[in-house]
Amino acid sequence: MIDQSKIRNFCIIAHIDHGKSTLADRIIEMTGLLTEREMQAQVLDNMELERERGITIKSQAVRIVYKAKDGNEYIFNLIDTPGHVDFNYEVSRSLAACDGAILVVDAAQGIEAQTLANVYMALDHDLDVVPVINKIDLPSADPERVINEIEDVIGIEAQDAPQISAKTGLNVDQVLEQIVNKVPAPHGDVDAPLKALIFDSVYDPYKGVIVFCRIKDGCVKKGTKIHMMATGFTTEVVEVGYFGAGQFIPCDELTAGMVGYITASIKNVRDTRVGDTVTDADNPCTEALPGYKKVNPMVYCGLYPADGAKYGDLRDALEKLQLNDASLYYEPETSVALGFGFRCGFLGLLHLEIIQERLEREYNLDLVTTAPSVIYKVYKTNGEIIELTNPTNLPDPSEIEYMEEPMVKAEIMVTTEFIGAIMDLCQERRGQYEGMEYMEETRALLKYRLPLNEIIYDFFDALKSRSRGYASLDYELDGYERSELVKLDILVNKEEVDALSFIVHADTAYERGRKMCEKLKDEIPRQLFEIPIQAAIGSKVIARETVRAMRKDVLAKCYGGDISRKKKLLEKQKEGKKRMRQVGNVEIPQKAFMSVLKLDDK
Ligand SMILES: Nc1nc2c(ncn2[C@@H]2O[C@H](COP(=O)(O)OP(=O)(O)OP(=O)(O)O)[C@@H](O)[C@H]2O)c(=O)[nH]1
Repeated sequence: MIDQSKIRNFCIIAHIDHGKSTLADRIIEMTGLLTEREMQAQVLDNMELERERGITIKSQAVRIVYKAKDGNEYIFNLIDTPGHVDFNYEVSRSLAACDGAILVVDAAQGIEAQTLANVYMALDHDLDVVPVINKIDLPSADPERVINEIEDVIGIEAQDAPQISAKTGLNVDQVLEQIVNKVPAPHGDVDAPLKALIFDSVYDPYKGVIVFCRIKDGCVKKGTKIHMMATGFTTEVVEVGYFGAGQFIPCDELTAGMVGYITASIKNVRDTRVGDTVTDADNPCTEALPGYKKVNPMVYCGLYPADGAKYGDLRDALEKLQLNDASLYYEPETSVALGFGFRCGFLGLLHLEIIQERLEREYNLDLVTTAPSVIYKVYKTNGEIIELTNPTNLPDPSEIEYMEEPMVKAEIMVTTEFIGAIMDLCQERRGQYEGMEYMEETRALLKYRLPLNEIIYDFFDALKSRSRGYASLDYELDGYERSELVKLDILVNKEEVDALSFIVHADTAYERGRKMCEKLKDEIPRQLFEIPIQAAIGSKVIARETVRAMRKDVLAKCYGGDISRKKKLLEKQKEGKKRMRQVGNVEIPQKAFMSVLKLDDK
């Protein structure tokens, strides 16, 4: 059995791009787990997509052995955490698997919104937070300022924080020593019934679901009959082990204090929800670990194959992705404009984009996506309450008593010169001002309560562009609120395009409708006849644009002569047509369905 006093379970928390993954790599490299040559650019971010986007999506873990200056060998379990608010729940579970957290702060940027959010989450889980100042190699680095900021704003001691460059490796050895000395050792009860926290899981085609867990008490080994306390799933363990670099290394048993994995021929990640407690079915613990929460999708949209014949492929691909991602939801739906597809639910817009990209890249699918929508609550006059995920299913206004929309509490960190611009933005997005705190002289933390549907479209982009990249955002759901909402329909050549309908606040409907029409006018190519584009609420048209008629068709260029040229042109036109959607007698390019989502033009 491994001596718990020689184990350190920790994670690294940071705002996006402050260098979390780089530091993780450096730690792995310095403890000799991998030679530099063996090391892929970034070990912990091992999904191709993650690497390209440079963000951490799925929590991963790695076990390394460190020979400390005190002469002892320590086992480090480094648990990686996702860096984006969409995955906050996963962050929270990863933190719960640790005893300490390394807080990485960029010496040039200082504290950002997610630095704070992550620190508060870590403190909520009673983790000891060890600050580290990164990127001191940058000419603009100002470690002294950042140290003071950490002490003033977060209130933790930071004078002896290692000042490092994760990139060059400078002073990273100090971080390793501080992990030994400042992160507490686990103190589980080995003789108590098994109690383990699931902090992640992946699907493997050979082994089935691989469950990542932190053993709090007791012991688990091959043959143990395990029981998942929240999902009620019971099964027998096939293998236990720990995490090498990018590989799973089997071992005899996992005991209190350890971090490792369990396999048990489980077919679906849904049976192994993150946050659930694993116990021994024959000798169960009395109480589950606290904090389990079922994560529900917050944003829905329709996904359609660009080529209708690929519907089956899309279904298979979604099924496969879902094996690995319990928070992805989908069900079949049909649209008049787009044909057969799926209504899919996501944790947020980034999650949506990631799934969309994986479908396109890993499964070679061409997709049309409809406008993302949040879940509205519709209170009908007959007392029924509907949770609306697709705007086209909105009941007739005469049947609606009132509607409610989801709200979020948002914290925006911004340098003082942009406070005005960001306040304007929040105002336009129907935000309710809830206060402002100055961090130091140059920066402030703005607090707003905002409707979720105002931030899922292009709020991040707008925030970045209006602050020249200096604002950062963190938010969490904050219940539902009654709101004056209407369904905005788009009519192309008098035909309603169901995939373009969306729910919007009555006060912004006119503005949105006008911008949508303008955007569509640019996207829809001229055809032989004039095409009116209208935005309407019910039968009332609130905006209109017109695509003028085109004079000649492509064949006119051929002077009626060469038949093979004519064929070629028709072929070309056909290729183009595949990317078009026929609505009535008008063809709408597929990209029009997406481009209308980005309407902020400042
Ligand atoms: N100059 C300099 N650049 C660094 C240092 N550490 C990291 N970087 C760079 O900063 C960028 C972000 O680093 P990452 O390690 O990917 O950041 P992260 O915090 O893991 O980002 P997420 O995975 O999105 O949370 C990369 O381009 C790194 O090369 C450093 O010490 N000095």
